[in-house]
Amino acid sequence: MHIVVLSRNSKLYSTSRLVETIEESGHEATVLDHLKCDLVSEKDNPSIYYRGTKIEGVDAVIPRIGASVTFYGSAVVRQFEMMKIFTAVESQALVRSRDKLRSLQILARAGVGMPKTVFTNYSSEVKKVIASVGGPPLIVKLLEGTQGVGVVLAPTQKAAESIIQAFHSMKARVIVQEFIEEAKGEDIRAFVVDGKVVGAMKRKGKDGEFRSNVHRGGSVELIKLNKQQRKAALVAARSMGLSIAGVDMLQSDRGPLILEVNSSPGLEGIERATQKDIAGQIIRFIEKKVQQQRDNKSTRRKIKSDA
Ligand SMILES: Nc1ncnc2c1ncn2[C@@H]1O[C@H](COP(=O)(O)OP(=O)(O)OP(=O)(O)O)[C@@H](O)[C@H]1O
Ligand SMILES: [Mg+2]
Ligand SMILES: [Mg+2]
Repeated sequence: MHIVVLSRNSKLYSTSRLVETIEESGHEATVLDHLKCDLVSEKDNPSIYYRGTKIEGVDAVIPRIGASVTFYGSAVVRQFEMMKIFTAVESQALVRSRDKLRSLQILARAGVGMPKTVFTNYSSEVKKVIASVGGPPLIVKLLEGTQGVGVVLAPTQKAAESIIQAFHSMKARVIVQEFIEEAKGEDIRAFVVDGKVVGAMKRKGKDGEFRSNVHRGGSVELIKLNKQQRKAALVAARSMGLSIAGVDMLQSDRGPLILEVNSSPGLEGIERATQKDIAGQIIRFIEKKVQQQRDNKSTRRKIKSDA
């Protein structure tokens, strides 16, 4: 098989681990920078050119699309779909996962637990919004934030009002969320591949920090999920349409609460914490799907020739 990893940088841990694993599994690997792809649309013949050369003979694609280039990255993934090439993350699911509000709406419908969250544009009713998530302390989150930047804890009523008003006056879109104090600055990342949790870790913020993001100085440790946590992770990934996902949750007194579902989850933290070959699980999943696609095709061809 020839597997393309869409990534802006082949030196990144996740990208190089995937390439190494693809090659160890006896396949061919190519890293393509999605921003250097030209997408050609014409009747019955969608194609992609990479720095002027037509891309051919690809069996599967693993998208590793950064949050800042979702628009272009998802267009490249969609073009591969148009060319009937299997992609480990569907373009639709990728776009869906990048919108925190849309994700929460989908997860709520799927019956997944989450911190109570309000989205508002209407700044004159700030007091009511604050009351509706149970009053302070509460969390205000930029819809487009990542790596913990734009996640603010408002400890008091006054702080909450002025933070929400400040964001609104900047025309920034925010959600207001119940603060899960009992999580104590820890969150859980469950790594899902093909309907199974293949690894899980606990991330802990550094002292005095409520955000557990590794980019904010947090640390990681291996954990075993309980039944409820495992179920929440699987339902969350499935309802978002993701076969590969990093599901983030907080453990609360009323069970696990999903924060977000990541469609390009990093491999470094989870492989370090679990000492497991997660990249290998991803490649096994792709092998299975590409084989299924081939079997379906040959069955269709046989039915046609028999008819
Ligand atoms: N409602 C909440 N209650 C308590 N802690 C929270 C809450 N929301 C977020 N946090 C903490 O802040 C961290 C960052 O929040 P979140 O994951 O929503 O933001 P992000 O910027 O999208 O981060 P990421 O880089 O993971 O995408 C979480 O990992 C968690 O530790
Ligand atoms: Mg995020
Ligand atoms: Mg997060």
